[in-house]
Amino acid sequence: MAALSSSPSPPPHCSSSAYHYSKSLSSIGFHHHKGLTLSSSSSYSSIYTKRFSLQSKPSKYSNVVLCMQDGAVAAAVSPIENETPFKKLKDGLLNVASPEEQKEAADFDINRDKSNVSITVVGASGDLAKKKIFPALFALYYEGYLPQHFTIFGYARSKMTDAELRTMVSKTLNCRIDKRENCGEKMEEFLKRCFYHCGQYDSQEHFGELDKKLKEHEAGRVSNRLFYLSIPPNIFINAVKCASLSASAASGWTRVIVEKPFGRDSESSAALTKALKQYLEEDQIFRIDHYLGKELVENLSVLRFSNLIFEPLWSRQYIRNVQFIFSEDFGTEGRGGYFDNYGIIRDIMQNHLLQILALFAMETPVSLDAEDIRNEKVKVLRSMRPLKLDDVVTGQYKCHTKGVVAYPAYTDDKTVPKDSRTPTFAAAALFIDNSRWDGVPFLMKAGKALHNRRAEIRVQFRHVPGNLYNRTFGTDLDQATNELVIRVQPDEAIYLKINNKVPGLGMRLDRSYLNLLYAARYSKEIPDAYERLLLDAIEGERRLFIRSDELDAAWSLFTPVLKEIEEKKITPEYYPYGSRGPVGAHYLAARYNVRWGDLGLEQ
Ligand SMILES: NC(=O)C1=CN([C@@H]2O[C@H](COP(=O)(O)OP(=O)(O)OC[C@H]3O[C@@H](n4cnc5c(N)ncnc54)[C@H](OP(=O)(O)O)[C@@H]3O)[C@@H](O)[C@H]2O)C=CC1
Ligand SMILES: O=C1O[C@H](COP(=O)(O)O)[C@@H](O)[C@H](O)[C@H]1O
Repeated sequence: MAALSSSPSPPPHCSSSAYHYSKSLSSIGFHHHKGLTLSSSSSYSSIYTKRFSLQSKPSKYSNVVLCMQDGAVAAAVSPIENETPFKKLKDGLLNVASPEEQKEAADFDINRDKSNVSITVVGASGDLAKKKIFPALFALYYEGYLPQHFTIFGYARSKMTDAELRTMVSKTLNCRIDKRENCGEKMEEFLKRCFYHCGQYDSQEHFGELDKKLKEHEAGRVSNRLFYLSIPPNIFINAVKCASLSASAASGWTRVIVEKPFGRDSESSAALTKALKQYLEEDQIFRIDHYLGKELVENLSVLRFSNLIFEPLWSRQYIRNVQFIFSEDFGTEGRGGYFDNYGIIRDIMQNHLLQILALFAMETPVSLDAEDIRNEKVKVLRSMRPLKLDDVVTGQYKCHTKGVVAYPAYTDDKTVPKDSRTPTFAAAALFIDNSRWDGVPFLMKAGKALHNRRAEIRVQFRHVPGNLYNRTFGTDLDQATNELVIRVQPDEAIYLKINNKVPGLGMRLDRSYLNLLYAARYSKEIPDAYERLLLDAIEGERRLFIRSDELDAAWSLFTPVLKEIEEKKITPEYYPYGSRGPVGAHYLAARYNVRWGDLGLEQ
């Protein structure tokens, strides 16, 4: 019996395609599975991986591998260590797949060589495409996650040849520090699969030309098409119209990833959804919020629902407040034109921070299925009180000189009006009116041009009632409560502040950290959020994308206060570039008896 592993050459029982898949599976811990052995006498034509597929089975089996033999499923295994979801099938092999899943896997096996995925990056000449989308696609290719037949097209108005697109893309590619093997070769192979088509976003004719080119590459195979709208929002609808009418897949699926912002308020968001739905079904629309693809945000549910010690504490009974903090140590540099129309509340709070809050506060979903998770998130959002103006503080950065360096004010940006009141900083206190969270302040703080770059969740626990050690804490009991910190970036970490006795003969208490620092615990580099989300969109996994009712609920919370801020022309509090932001944020927190957790000097 030979164990399926990530050994350097294909094990005898695997065809090269099977090996290709098993190799990529090693990255999710598959090779650690002690229970899996495949008979060396069997030959497996392919290995089919489906994430979160076995809904009829215990939902913990998040990754399932179906080993195909002679067009039928020969084995199904979960890569979760120490779990054995196998049933005996034949050849000493084990199986848990339902008949439908076996059929799906068999179809997959039959169609593997007959289908093609074409990914069109609309707005390929832009900042996001260069910075994130092409590098993420390359990383997926490098790791073996893209299907055998795939083509990438850049689409934009800028005049470019295929060679010029490749040169542009090549400048942005890099291999992970731990994966430098054959990097140059892989880049070459990847770039050969990248092409460019120059066209207008509102021209059906130009999208029709793209369609012809895509068909040539698809070469008669089933065509699945993914369009990534990496363009300013005012041209989303035209681009969707033209792509859907002139370049939809003839035989396979067509999906569209839509970048934020999804509107400016409830009305414009509803209008955008309505317009998109003229051309697409809801299940073709993938509204991306890249914070949902971040490793520590993904881990939030794992932390809550797979550790007995957290979930019982996850309520108003033990939690005093929760803080969601986003800060960047640079301004809107280069994006002032976009930003001025939106501001920090729309740019960060209404989407990234609110999405994290919903995952943090939701009830246990029925399963890990996308709809079950999104149902729970919507319930939380709908239980929240619309934000009041009194519970919001806004700020805008002003110029600041530090030594010989002069940092600009927000309004120094040429694309920003000199009298702009757009907030580049905001702090807010939100409340969830349900039985779990009644009365617990959920504080948000987001800002640009602050003293550091950081995104984190801070959970401050209540005091220990009748604490025996009151006197040995010193004077500041506030500082002595437990705090759980989930640092989303940079230096991903989860740490818990606890009280500890200082070693020695006396009795003195001290704050210490139980610290899970990812870089120390895991040698693998963490994938970029866009990699996870692009892969999910290709696989049709919707869990990390925003459903239209979630979006409506999110806008309902923020729209009234955004309107009031604009109508009343509220002047933001000015803060120096590189500072900790306006002091108003502290007054707001103090009103709810909260102290921001990111004030102290800690790791
Ligand atoms: N950049 C970022 O970090 C992030 C961006 N986003 C969102 O992603 C999308 C793309 O962002 P980004 O790449 O920064 O955008 P860009 O401003 O770089 O625009 C992308 C491309 O769209 C075309 N374009 C720009 N302005 C117009 C216009 N007025 N009319 C028609 N075409 C235009 C240009 O291509 P050409 O002229 O060649 O046609 C440009 O290269 C946006 O929706 C943005 O909000 C979301 C999160 C982060
Ligand atoms: O969506 C956005 O996110 C970025 C921050 O993303 P990160 O992954 O680098 O943390 C932010 O700079 C931008 O303003 C906003 O539109």
